[in-house]
Amino acid sequence: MTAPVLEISHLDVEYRTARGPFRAVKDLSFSLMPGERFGLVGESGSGKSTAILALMRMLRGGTITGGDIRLNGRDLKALTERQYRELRFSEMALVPQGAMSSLNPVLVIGEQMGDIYDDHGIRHSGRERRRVLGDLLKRVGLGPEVQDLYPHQLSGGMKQRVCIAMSIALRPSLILADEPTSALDVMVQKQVLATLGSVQRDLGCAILLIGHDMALMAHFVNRIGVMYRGELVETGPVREVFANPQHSYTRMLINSLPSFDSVRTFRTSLEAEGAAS
Ligand SMILES: Nc1ncnc2c1ncn2[C@@H]1O[C@H](COP(=O)(O)OP(=O)(O)OP(=O)(O)O)[C@@H](O)[C@H]1O
Repeated sequence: MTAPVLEISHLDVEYRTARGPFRAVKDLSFSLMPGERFGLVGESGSGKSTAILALMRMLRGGTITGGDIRLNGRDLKALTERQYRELRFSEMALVPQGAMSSLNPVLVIGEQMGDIYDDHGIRHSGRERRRVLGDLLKRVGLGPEVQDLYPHQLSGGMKQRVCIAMSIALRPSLILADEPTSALDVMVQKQVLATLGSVQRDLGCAILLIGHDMALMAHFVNRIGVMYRGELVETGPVREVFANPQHSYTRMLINSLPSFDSVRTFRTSLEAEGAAS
């Protein structure tokens, strides 16, 4: 039997606040199989980003207070900082929320992408590095000249594509994507998600996508989990969750889809992609 890429069991995360500890993630459990697309959806503040940052060990002011995280069978809580640095990008990579703030404004894109290889001890000659980076950029629909540009010279969609290219540089088995398209307009959102989907298919990696847009999520994932106030209140194949939502918050999310168009587009995309089959 195939083993899961990611197994989260009973994860609890707390932030220290002036009013005492605040439990942002409560008893979260789910797993992802190789190549699977899982979406965590929920309103702002429901704990989605906290869960992803806990996985990446990038929490600011927060601590994992309980539970287990296993990546490819390995207990992540037991890893040293150094082991974690090695694992980021090579086994698990994050496409962050808002590429604007994650790219360094004073470095050209090629240098930032190249840092990933340098940090993992992978050496290339100058010419080889340009070719490797050019290939990566091509996979996300960008030209090799983007290597020589600064982030401010790129559109929002291009920056997000650069972040996707960086996430696949070392061919991880899991990509975590934190609302990767939230700052983009609708057409660009769809194109960027399509790019994320195609690189994920090429790599055969699993993907954990988080967001608050139920319709957009339904286009992309096989399974969906609904978070509400730090808890996973419902999970299942997309089609089942939409057809027969169990939790009142899930029903509210579905009912608040902006228009008939969203529902129709969602259905059409399911038919076309067999997403929930
Ligand atoms: N550094 C922090 N210190 C204290 N509380 C925090 C901190 N970061 C997040 N929180 C709180 O934890 C809860 C979960 O936040 P989180 O950002 O994980 O939610 P989210 O579902 O990802 O929301 P969004 O979609 O807005 O990113 C919120 O109540 C938030 O105010």
